Amino acid sequence: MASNGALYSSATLKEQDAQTYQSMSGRLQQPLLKALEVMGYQYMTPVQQRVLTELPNFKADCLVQAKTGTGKTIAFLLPALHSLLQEQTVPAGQVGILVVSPTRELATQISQECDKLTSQLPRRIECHTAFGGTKKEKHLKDFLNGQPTVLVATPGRLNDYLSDNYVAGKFQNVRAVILDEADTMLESGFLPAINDILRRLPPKTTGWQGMCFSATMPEKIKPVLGKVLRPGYSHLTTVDPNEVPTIEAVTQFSVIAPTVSDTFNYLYALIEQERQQTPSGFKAIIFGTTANGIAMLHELFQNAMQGKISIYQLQSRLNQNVRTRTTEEYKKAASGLMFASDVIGRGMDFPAVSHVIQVGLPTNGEQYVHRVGRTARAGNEGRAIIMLTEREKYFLTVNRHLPIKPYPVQISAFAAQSSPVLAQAMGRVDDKTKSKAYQAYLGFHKTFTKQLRLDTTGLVMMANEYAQAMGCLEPPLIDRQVVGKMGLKGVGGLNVGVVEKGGRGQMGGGRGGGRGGARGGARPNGAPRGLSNQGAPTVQGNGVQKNKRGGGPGRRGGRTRGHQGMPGE
Ligand SMILES: Nc1ncnc2c1ncn2[C@@H]1O[C@H](COP(=O)(O)OP(=O)(O)OP(=O)(O)O)[C@@H](O)[C@H]1O
Repeated sequence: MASNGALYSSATLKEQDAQTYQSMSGRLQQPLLKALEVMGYQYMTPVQQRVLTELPNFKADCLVQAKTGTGKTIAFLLPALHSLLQEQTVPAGQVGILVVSPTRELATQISQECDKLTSQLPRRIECHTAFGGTKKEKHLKDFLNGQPTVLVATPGRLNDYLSDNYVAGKFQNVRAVILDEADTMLESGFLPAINDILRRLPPKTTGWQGMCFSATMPEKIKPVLGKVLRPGYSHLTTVDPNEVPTIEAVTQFSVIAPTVSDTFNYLYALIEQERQQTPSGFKAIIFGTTANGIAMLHELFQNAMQGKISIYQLQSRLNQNVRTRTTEEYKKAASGLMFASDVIGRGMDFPAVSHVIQVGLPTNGEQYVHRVGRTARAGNEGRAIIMLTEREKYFLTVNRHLPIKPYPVQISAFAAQSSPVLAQAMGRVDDKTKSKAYQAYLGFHKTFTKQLRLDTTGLVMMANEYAQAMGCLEPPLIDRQVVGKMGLKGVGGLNVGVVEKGGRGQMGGGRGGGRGGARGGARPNGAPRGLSNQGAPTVQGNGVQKNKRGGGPGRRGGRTRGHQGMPGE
């Protein structure tokens, strides 16, 4: 939640027969009520009301589902903080409340909300954060020397902390363990890390409270809930199973671009169309499929929009200082285009986002729902548009429960008109950026070949079409080892070579022959530098390598890391 977050208006909540926070006087610690008043929260949102009035007690284990932007953060922080203050049994210096969040930005947001909720206490409660991309030594020193009664952490860094027995000693009195975005935390990408965390925390039999919150709760996570919640836990939901899972106040549309080549022109035309309809306060988040793809779109639109609107980007390849600064800037911005990967797909509360545009396939229906939920928060309205190609349109059929209507305006003519502007803007995008985007595109779509009804040759043809749309005269060079890791060895149409450390490319003679679609031959001016191995949505790596000319294992300057990145990062 934002420090300057969008507030539900009292009128909206009053209309819904909401209970006031004052009515909780005597049941909730007074300094917490005072803080809510200072924050301007007069009425409870429906999920807050259900948690605060229907749980058997504030220490009960619970699974809570409520739509995006309806105030779940306060709904889990309040009971946990109340119990902590009420019981006063957590020794100084020990962690009493542990919140686990999938992304760094969300962890920061939750800790800011916690600080606001504890602002009226006679004695300060420290809320610390722990997440990757920051100087571990400094944070750990603060954590060990301070009194981190509340810790909000991402799974990777938390495991890092817990793997040291001395640091793990700080968690021996934990009273509440909260999984925000619980469904994603308990899915295969994060589950091993969550299992490690639970193994290293005091066992569930010591009595800590488990709380799982999310806007989506797919069936498949039910079997693993028992790791955090004890049998008989309370299940509260404000979402009717027959109801659409997205906020009613978001009008949702789809735009179908005939082919990959049309993507950029269509996106430009769509943004301009929507921007003209929203003369003031056009604040849009454009989600793409990969971090490197987003970096390319960001550069392209910076060139194309020529200062007409502020352009931002947030993706996992940026350093954490830049990510943090951009997050704060975009929270304060009245308008602007934010190009983003899923680092901000869930939980993030940017006030007054008017539009969410998704370009390309979301990984699944849940991801679509969470991204859409970045608009129309706290009782506001918004528009969401998903842009797919003809081939990707199956997503709409698979997810026909989502209320997505065809976009009412024909944008093909405007898209065609925009082509020269886009071509010029694309000409100024760095070759290295395009090369990384191409490789990421291949890696991402490799995981969807079945749904896209493509074999590997067809996949490469599609990626080469994407490269052509980026103005590449030939498919960007991909390192032989990376091709192997992607399972594309010998597939026609790829420009396979050796990428040396520092990025100098050499043709390795490994270009797959046969059908491939794009034009052949090595680039006269050498290959793109610094290919990077980001591909599948949950995998991060760095494919910059240095091999002997001609390939083979050779001298290895930089290892190709295929490590499992955290989803959403
Ligand atoms: N009781 C309240 N009164 C007024 N505004 C509120 C209240 N509770 C929360 N809000 C506002 O609602 C917005 C959304 O809250 P929050 O970020 O907790 O939503 P969420 O349900 O966790 O969303 P997501 O599913 O996207 O994580 C915030 O901007 C916050 O300021």
